[in-house]
Amino acid sequence: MSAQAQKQAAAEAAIAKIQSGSVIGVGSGSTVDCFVDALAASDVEIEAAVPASEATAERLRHHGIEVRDANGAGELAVYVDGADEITRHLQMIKGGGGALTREKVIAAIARRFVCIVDESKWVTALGDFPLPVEVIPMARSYVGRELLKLGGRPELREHFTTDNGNVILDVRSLDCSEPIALERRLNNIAGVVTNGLFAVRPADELLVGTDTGVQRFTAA
Ligand SMILES: O=C[C@H](O)[C@H](O)[C@H](O)COP(=O)(O)O
Repeated sequence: MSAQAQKQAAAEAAIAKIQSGSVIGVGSGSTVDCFVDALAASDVEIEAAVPASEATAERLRHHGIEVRDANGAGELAVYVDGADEITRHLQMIKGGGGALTREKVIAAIARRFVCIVDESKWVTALGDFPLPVEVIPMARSYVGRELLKLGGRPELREHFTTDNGNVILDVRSLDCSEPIALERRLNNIAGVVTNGLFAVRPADELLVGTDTGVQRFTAA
């Protein structure tokens, strides 16, 4: 089964987690695109969705689904999003598409975070995927130097600006073995808006599309 078919299977399984009439959070990326399409094709009719990126907002509107701003949306029933890496502790690296900050905000205001991935994202330890760090543009050099001191190898994501008008440093070689501590440490560097570790607030449930079906995991 292709990675795309696995994403599709995980996305379709997530529909069962959504109640008609609810307001939900929706992340970003190719797996979430499958989810939005599957939601639109399903019998589930949500009241509205709070999207994590302009691209997701556009896709929701295309399907006639109401898009709401996070401000004023209150607590969300569920947040559905993909990941670049996820472990058995349901801790993740996210932000391959650059939407990490809005994703982290929407995850924070949701009662439940359901992560949907293909099998390639299911890892034993975080850190092979370069960690995205969103930085305000004038702090780029300073943050880069601080990341070097932590043993990271930061690289500016070329020709890319986030939906918030910031830049991304993709950082290789960071020791991610204590992801909660590292997430907090990185957030304390002046000029960092968010980093792509989702460990302080992991997912509550994981749906992995595999060749033998969708496997479900919940927080231990
Ligand atoms: O910024 C992007 C998000 O964190 C995505 O959820 C992540 O990159 C996974 O994307 P995809 O489903 O396309 O692999």
